[in-house]
Amino acid sequence: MSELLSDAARDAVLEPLFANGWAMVEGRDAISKTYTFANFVEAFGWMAKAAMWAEKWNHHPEWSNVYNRVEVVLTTHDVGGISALDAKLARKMDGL
Ligand SMILES: C[C@H](O)[C@H](O)[C@H]1CNC2=NC(N)=NC(=O)C2=N1
Repeated sequence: MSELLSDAARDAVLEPLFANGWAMVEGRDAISKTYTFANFVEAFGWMAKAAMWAEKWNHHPEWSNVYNRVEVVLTTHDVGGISALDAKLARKMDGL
């Protein structure tokens, strides 16, 4: 079971993500990022890879795809906010 990040842990974990294109979602305890790819196949291929990690970690993104763009929102529904799992999945997505 995940838990909300403490204030200190939160700053440490979120700062590098903010430096890498992630931002807070207005009005929610969630982070978001929009990825842009060369075309739909690249975008969907990336989603397929990310989906395997999401399933492996039982932690799933809110996301949508339009052609070559994927908009991702990460939050932990079970705890109503950002947990370490969101940061872990965000880092994985950035690395794929
Ligand atoms: C029952 C199941 O394990 C839970 O609903 C998992 C599934 N995937 C999840 N994904 C996300 N983003 N947050 C959760 O709290 C969550 N919980």
